[in-house]
Amino acid sequence: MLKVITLEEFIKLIENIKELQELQEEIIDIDRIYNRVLSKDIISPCDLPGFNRSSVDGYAVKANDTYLCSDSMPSVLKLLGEVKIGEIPPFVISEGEAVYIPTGGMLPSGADAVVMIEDSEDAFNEVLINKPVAKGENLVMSDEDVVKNEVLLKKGTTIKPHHIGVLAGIGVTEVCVKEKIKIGIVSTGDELVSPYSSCPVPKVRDINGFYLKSAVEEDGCEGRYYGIVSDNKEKLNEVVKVALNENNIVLISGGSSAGNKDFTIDIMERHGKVLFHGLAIKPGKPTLMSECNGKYIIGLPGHPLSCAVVYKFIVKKILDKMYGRITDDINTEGTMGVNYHKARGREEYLPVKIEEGVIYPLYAKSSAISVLSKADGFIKLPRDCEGIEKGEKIIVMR
Ligand SMILES: Nc1nc2c(c(=O)[nH]1)N[C@H]1C(S)=C(S)[C@@H](COP(=O)(O)OP(=O)(O)OC[C@H]3O[C@@H](n4cnc5c(N)ncnc54)[C@H](O)[C@@H]3O)O[C@H]1N2
Ligand code: MOO
Repeated sequence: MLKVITLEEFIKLIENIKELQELQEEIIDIDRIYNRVLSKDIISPCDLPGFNRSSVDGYAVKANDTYLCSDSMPSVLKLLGEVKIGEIPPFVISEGEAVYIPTGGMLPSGADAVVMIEDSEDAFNEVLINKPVAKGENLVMSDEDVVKNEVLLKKGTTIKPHHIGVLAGIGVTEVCVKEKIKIGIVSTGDELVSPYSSCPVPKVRDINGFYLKSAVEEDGCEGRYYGIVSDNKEKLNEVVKVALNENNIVLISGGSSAGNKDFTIDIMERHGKVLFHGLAIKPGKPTLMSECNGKYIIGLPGHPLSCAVVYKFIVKKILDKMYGRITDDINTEGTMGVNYHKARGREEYLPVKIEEGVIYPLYAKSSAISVLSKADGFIKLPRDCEGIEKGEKIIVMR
């Protein structure tokens, strides 16, 4: 019999994970930083863009010189020359003067606005301005994008392309990130064969090993696949021993429940302390976890949908905790399209499809996998809830 713990108890348990294992820090170049987790805040060493610049092609002027001008009564300004992009303009604009400026060009001193080229007429050594501009119009100010010493990115941020763009913009090319969590992945079962080999009935191709390796990589970890291990306690023990030695975490899928060939619990007992065996979630009840000198073994159910749900809603929480990651869940709210009944006792994660804001459950057994490609996300039904009615609003977790 499994001694099942609730999700709340699980969350309390992983609160201590930081003390159990401290990840090292690495300095990484920004061209290799995608998906890594920052271990220090990024403070901007400079303003951005760092100089006042024009946001249009036109004429840099003193705004006061364009006051009340119009098509019928243009302001006539003396043209001093042209600002070259990427160069400091050698002009100082005085009353009654203007210079041509391209988009992105540096505003010459004395000027405080730019007139768009469409609102002017070029007239040999002079320019006619047909429309007034206000001070600051058509300009990007020196610290408008980033202010020097601003905390731009917080420790715990997972680096995405927009963060890399910001770092490039402020010239920070090396940053401190958390060492990648290394995760060993083991698939167990006499019935399993590689997706690369033939699969005579009633063998089964290894789905979980491939799912888990890509899932951990998507979450910024290094996934190492240790292959398929038959239902042999000693062989499994050997592979887990090696994987534990080489990684921070070992994920074993299959053999998690209590059948006569379910050895994960025995292996865990050999290698450390079992933290729990059984979680009050559906699917995923036989999930188990142990700790061994600051490393973890997590046993996931063999059923592919259960394995994926446990990864997404349980293992990921552990990884986020270890990384100290700032999480920003992408959730959508929708309205239930049908009544859905559930038994009390386990928190349920139900794959759903969303059609124009209406949510429809995808009825799939834990043994399924294709449902994940059809689902838009999951809804979570609390432990004591007995279902959800058509028309009720609920959050879909992506
Ligand atoms: N008497 C009971 N039987 C079962 C219970 C129970 O409470 N009492 N729980 C069921 C639940 S719920 C789940 S989930 C599964 C968990 O089983 P295991 O983790 O022990 O997994 P296996 O028995 O090894 O495999 C289950 C199923 O999944 C297939 N499988 C396994 N690994 C993979 C893989 N890498 N890729 C694709 N498919 C895989 C395997 O062939 C089995 O069909 O136990 C229930 N039983
Ligand atoms: O717990 Mo099993 O994972 O419900 O199918």
